Parts: sequence; C-alpha cells; structure tokens
Amino acid sequence: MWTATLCYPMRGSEVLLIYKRRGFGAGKYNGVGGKIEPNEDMWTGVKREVKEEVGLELLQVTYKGVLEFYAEEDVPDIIVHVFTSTRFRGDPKPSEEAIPQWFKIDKLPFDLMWEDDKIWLPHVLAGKTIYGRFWFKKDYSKMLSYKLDVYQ
Ligand SMILES: Nc1nc2c([nH]c(=O)n2[C@H]2C[C@H](O)[C@@H](COP(=O)(O)OP(=O)(O)OP(=O)(O)O)O2)c(=O)[nH]1
Repeated sequence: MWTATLCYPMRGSEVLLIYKRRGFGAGKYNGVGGKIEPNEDMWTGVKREVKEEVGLELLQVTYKGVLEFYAEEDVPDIIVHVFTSTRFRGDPKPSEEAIPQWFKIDKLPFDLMWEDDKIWLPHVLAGKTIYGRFWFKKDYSKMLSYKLDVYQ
C-alpha cells in the first residue's frame, strides 16, 4: 500500500494536467503528483511533486478529498489525497516525467485518463470535496465498481 498526492492547478476556466511519460499511468493525462515519501506530510509531498514534475511553486493548496483504490483485496492498495491550487508561481515546464498542458475544464481528455477520473474529477473542479472508493482488477486494466461521496 502506498499513499500519493494529486494536484490540479487552476487558472480561470482552465486546469493544468500532465501527460505522464513514465511510471504508473504512463501514456495517460493526469493531475500532477506522486508518492508521498517516508516522514513527509501530504502538504509537503504535493508541493515537492508539483515542483519536480512541472516546475511550479505552489503558494496555496486546497484539500479536496481522498481516493482509495482497491486491487482485489480488502485493504486499499493506493490512497490518493487530492488538491486544487489557484495560487502558484512560475510557468509549467516539461520534465523527464511529465509534459504539462492547460485544458478547458469542460473539455478534459477523459478517454486518455484513468477510468475513474470522469466520475470524481468534475466534482472537484466544481469546488466539491469527495471521498471515492474504486475497485479495480489486480493489474489496474479495468475498473470493476465504485462508491463516491460528494460534500459541499
Ligand atoms: N487521476 C488518477 N490518478 C491516479 C489513479 N491511480 C493512481 O495511482 N493515481 C495517481 C496517484 C499518483 O499521483 C500517481 C502515481 O504515482 P507515481 O508513480 O507518479 O509516483 P512518483 O511520481 O512518486 O513516481 P516514482 O517515484 O515511483 O517513479 O498516479 C487514478 O485512478 N486516477
């Protein structure tokens, strides 16, 4: 089991996604983030990942909830803390891991994203807070079921 962060920097009606070049979810568009390191809190982790992957310095983040991913076991395999940010410094730059790209919030490339994102991400980008649980096949090739709670 590992814990990760996912951040969605927002600029007006646009959101920053990355095209992931390597690692888990390579070839997909996603928010910016990665695994939280030992002895690191999630706030430090999300700021570090955004700096490493796209070169933005986050000046503010808002916590938008948690996702749990189950891979045919009773305990979660991956726990992801989700954030948005409207205040950051710098211009997004590509790195070895990621190519950043701004998208209109109502034109996200869901066909090129994780299968679960179309279920929960629109709520987050509309300002809601979420608790999502997603059951996947062991190799993450397919989502089997989900439960989503949405809070104001
Ligand atoms: N949007 C979305 N993101 C997901 C899903 N599953 C999942 O792990 N993620 C995110 C959480 C992390 O931000 C990212 C996976 O972490 P990573 O492998 O990039 O971690 P990392 O940057 O630390 O990479 P590395 O050091 O292991 O190479 O993918 C999902 O179903 N949807």
